[in-house]
Amino acid sequence: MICEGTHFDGKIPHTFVVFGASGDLAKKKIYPTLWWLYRDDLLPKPTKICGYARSKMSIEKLRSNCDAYMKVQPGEQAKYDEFWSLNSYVAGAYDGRTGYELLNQQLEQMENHCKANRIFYLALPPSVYDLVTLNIKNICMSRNGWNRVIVEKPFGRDDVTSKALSDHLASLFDEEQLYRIDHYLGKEMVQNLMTIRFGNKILSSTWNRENIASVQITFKEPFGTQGRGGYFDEFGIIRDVMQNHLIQILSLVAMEKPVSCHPDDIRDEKVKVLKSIPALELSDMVLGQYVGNPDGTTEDARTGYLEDPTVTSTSTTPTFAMAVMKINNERWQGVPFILRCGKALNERKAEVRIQYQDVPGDIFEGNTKRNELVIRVQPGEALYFKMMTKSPGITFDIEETELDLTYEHRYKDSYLPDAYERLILDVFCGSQMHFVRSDELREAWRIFTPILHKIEQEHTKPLPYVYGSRGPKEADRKCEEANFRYYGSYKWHGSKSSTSNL
Ligand SMILES: NC(=O)C1=CN([C@@H]2O[C@H](COP(=O)(O)OP(=O)(O)OC[C@H]3O[C@@H](n4cnc5c(N)ncnc54)[C@H](OP(=O)(O)O)[C@@H]3O)[C@@H](O)[C@H]2O)C=CC1
Ligand SMILES: O=C1O[C@H](COP(=O)(O)O)[C@@H](O)[C@H](O)[C@H]1O
Repeated sequence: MICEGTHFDGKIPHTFVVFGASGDLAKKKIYPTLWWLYRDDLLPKPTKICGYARSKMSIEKLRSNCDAYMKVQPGEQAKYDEFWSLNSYVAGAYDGRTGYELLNQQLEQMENHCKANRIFYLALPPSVYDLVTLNIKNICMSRNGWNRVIVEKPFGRDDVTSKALSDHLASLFDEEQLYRIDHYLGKEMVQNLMTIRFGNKILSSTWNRENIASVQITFKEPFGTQGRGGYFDEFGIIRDVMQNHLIQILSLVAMEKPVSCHPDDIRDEKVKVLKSIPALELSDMVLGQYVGNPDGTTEDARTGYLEDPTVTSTSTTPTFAMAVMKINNERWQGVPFILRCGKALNERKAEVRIQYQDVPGDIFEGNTKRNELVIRVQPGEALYFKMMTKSPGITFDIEETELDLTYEHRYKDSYLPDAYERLILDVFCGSQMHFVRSDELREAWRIFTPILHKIEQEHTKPLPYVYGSRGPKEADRKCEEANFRYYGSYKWHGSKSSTSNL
């Protein structure tokens, strides 16, 4: 959805409230995003920002916390000062009414006691969501403008806790006021999935079980918990990445064509495809946990997950997971969807691989390799299609090559905004297209809750893999069983920069 100035409500002031303003997410993502939007004149005018957290802090202190992440360029200093002049901060508790009453007074004062629209961003631990949202509703809502609430994951730990959160939010707000962020939905290539699929006849007509052998959706990170695994240990990689980011990508890859680009038409189709996926079983999965690499060049690389002092030494929390999902509908019956994600692996990468079936009746002495469409989300956005060609020259040999759309070459001068920039702007515009609806969430938890409970109750031991490797070998075997072929023969001759890992 293109965000046009006309989407904003005339000259009505907007107030953006950051709950958890003293925290990590606020300083690393939310304030920088607001600054970049302000710098690029994308925020409606006037917009003011108010932070709220327990710590007593001046604006100068808040600013100095954020400075390192704001990427202020030479020549932008005056505008940067102007940005901070729009900010204020209120210190208060998350329980009790007093802090919220002070906050509301501050907001009214910032809005000159006039009509204003308010956005509330919960950059907070989930343990205080209930209290904070209740107090927003009772004390801090704009009485004559609109109100929108942005919620960060985790949206619960399983189906029951997620439903409790959804029910609580639904008792306070309309679904149209709720913006559940999955920041992967703000990434360029994830947003491009619908265009790739539904804007290209050649792809839309082959996007089915008659042509596609398997689909692989991968997320890899090259670092471990870096001594801060305490939070991760409570959740594990399935909740951290697979149940949200990867399942969102899967639903965009697999859903039927929506009736229109209206957010609810799209989200209806996402829900429908999720409903066709049976709950996962242990036999569908490979779980892993990294161990230190004695030859690692950094402390993090030499430290295994269980050696992280913030992690229980007997933890069975997976840091790697692979799941083979089935979609039982007419388009996809029998096509495995392989989801893989892990920490402390060999590279940073997020991508989708659509692997086509073998060419039937091969006349090239078994040298034909499968076509593969790769949609690289990061690093270095790209879309490439691996195909066979005759080797050039006096020969009739065949070889693998690619049709290559590398963004840094084709769209040299384009600015690709950060995921949060797009998503926060969407909230101002009132577009929920790239936000998670409560029924999507319910279906995602239905698929993952039984397996998560089983793993936790039975303390299923994950397979060890070495920090910096590609993960447990069993995962490759499972991919092969799930009809994904790796030949190891493909050579990429493009520039190094587009494939760099970091
Ligand atoms: N536009 C561009 O910038 C383009 C860049 N390239 C680059 O060229 C390189 C090669 O291309 P790619 O498509 O990856 O082709 P390959 O067919 O060589 O590799 C596919 C993927 O298979 C996985 N793999 C590696 N070893 C094994 C194994 N032993 N068993 C099973 N799977 C294995 C790897 O991913 P994993 O470890 O995740 O399993 C690898 O990325 C990449 O770096 C790619 O980014 C290629 C084309 C265009
Ligand atoms: O949500 C999460 O995502 C990040 C990875 O995000 P990216 O945009 O850098 O790919 C991951 O590190 C984190 O564990 C997870 O909670």
